Amino acid sequence: MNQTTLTAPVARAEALTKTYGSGENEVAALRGVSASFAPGQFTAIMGPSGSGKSTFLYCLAGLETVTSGSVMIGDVDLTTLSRTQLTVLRGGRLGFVFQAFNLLPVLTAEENIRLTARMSGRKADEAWFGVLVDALGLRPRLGHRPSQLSGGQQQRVAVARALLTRPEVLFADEPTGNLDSRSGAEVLRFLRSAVDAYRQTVVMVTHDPVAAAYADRVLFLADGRIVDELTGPTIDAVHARMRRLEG
Ligand SMILES: Nc1ncnc2c1ncn2[C@@H]1O[C@H](COP(=O)(O)OP(=O)(O)OP(=O)(O)O)[C@@H](O)[C@H]1O
Repeated sequence: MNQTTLTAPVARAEALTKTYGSGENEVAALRGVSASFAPGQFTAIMGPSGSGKSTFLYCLAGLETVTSGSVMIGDVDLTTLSRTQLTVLRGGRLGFVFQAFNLLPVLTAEENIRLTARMSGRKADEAWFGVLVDALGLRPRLGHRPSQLSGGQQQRVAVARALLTRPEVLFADEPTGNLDSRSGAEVLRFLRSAVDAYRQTVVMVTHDPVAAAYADRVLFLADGRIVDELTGPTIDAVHARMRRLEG
């Protein structure tokens, strides 16, 4: 048993279900998903298209309501919070990175990086800002707007923005999905180093076995359920499990 399994989870889903629509349009996206995320653990979520990966991530991150079950962030059950309480908790304790970067085009890289911290009313930790900007190679680009940045640079700005508030969990939805393999590897290496150096907890949805192999473990979803788990994943092992799932 490694050390992380002895500590309380940072996030936990318990018997999570999510149904979209009703009547004949009803889709059961999650059918009873339970999982724990230990501090400093990097988890990848994989599975065939439509298996519920994004729904799971969004429910865990409080960006999507659940149909039943609970989502604990520390000792707070997100499913019991009001919309306002949820917004406050997300701004302060959770970080997000999306496939499409989601930067504001009129703001510079620096303004984008500072945005979440500013909106949650926090005073940015300037030393930490400097560490992130340097580790992500963004210092020469701070005055540039997103349209003047490459995709990889934009995603690194989004990662810095998400981490500036020192979130308990960083949620990433296909963070390398729009990047070439070199830019993708830079983002993944940085996420890995944030886990190793700062014990950042990361939960990442990906289709890419190469990306999943950066994680400590991979949870595999199929048809709204966790059907498999791999610890210490290698690219080949992830490929093999996915082939099995995709039949
Ligand atoms: N807003 C929605 N309304 C109705 N059905 C939805 C909605 N969002 C997702 N679904 C359905 O829920 C199921 C799970 O979707 P989800 O996007 O979570 O899967 P996924 O594994 O992330 O898929 P992909 O790999 O294609 O992104 C799918 O059948 C999808 O069509």
